[in-house]
Amino acid sequence: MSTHAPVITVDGPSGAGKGTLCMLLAEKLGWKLLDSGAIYRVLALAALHHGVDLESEDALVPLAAHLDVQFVAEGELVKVILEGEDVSGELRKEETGMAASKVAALPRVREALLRRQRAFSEAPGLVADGRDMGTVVFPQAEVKFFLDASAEERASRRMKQLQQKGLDVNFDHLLKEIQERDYRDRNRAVAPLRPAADALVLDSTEMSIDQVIELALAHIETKLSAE
Ligand SMILES: Nc1ncnc2c1ncn2[C@@H]1O[C@H](COP(=O)(O)OP(=O)(O)O)[C@@H](O)[C@H]1O
Ligand SMILES: Nc1ccn([C@@H]2O[C@H](COP(=O)(O)OP(=O)(O)O)[C@@H](O)[C@H]2O)c(=O)n1
Repeated sequence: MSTHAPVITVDGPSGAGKGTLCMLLAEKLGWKLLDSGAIYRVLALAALHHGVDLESEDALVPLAAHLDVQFVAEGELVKVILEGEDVSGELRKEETGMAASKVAALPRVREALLRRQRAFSEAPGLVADGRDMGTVVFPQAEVKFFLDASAEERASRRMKQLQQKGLDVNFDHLLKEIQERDYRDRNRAVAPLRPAADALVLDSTEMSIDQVIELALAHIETKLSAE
């Protein structure tokens, strides 16, 4: 019997709705979920906690290879434990995303995290959320999406999301940070953010979450039934 498990990849820039779509798809299909961005965020936090320079590839590679992290499901939420400490709150801060995009630009750091990400692929299937899921980590994936939206719309979504968590945020500052992160992610030498050749590109700027899910489910059905 084949042990091959199908994979759905969702790549795209910050605030496009990847996490929302992936969580709903994983729930609906009963598949595993990989939030690869969380791994880069945890690595950035580990570097900050240990006083490691975010640009020092030599120091970051061993940290990435031995990253002591656990993702613990608690109802609908996932608690992230780094070296025994709950870092779930710190993880989603915009400054952590910014630090993550710095460590993520380093080729040997990405290499050191590849196996850890691929290990998430198991039966009955995996939904993988990130920047290079369809291009590098799971190039053989059965279904690939590239979810996009205008930078203004993404910043506005992120602002509402952070405000709901009681955080005080400034729209212009957030937009600038998102644009800076996008630029770094799209222009790095290794695994830059771009749609895989066989990805369905969805621009959700004018779409509701329900519309995105409906389109995604229809595409998944077409692709998986053609297998
Ligand atoms: N199509 C959409 N329309 C409006 N809001 C959305 C849409 N998709 C996602 N959101 C909201 O935008 C915020 C960011 O979405 P998220 O899934 O975290 O994005 P990403 O994982 O791509 O960074 C969340 O609060 C989410 O509820
Ligand atoms: N597969 C991935 C996932 C994230 N990342 C990096 O990690 C950062 C944080 O990713 P994230 O998915 O948690 O960020 P959001 O889209 O949630 O804002 C990104 O800006 C990328 O620089 C990456 O390089 N490759």
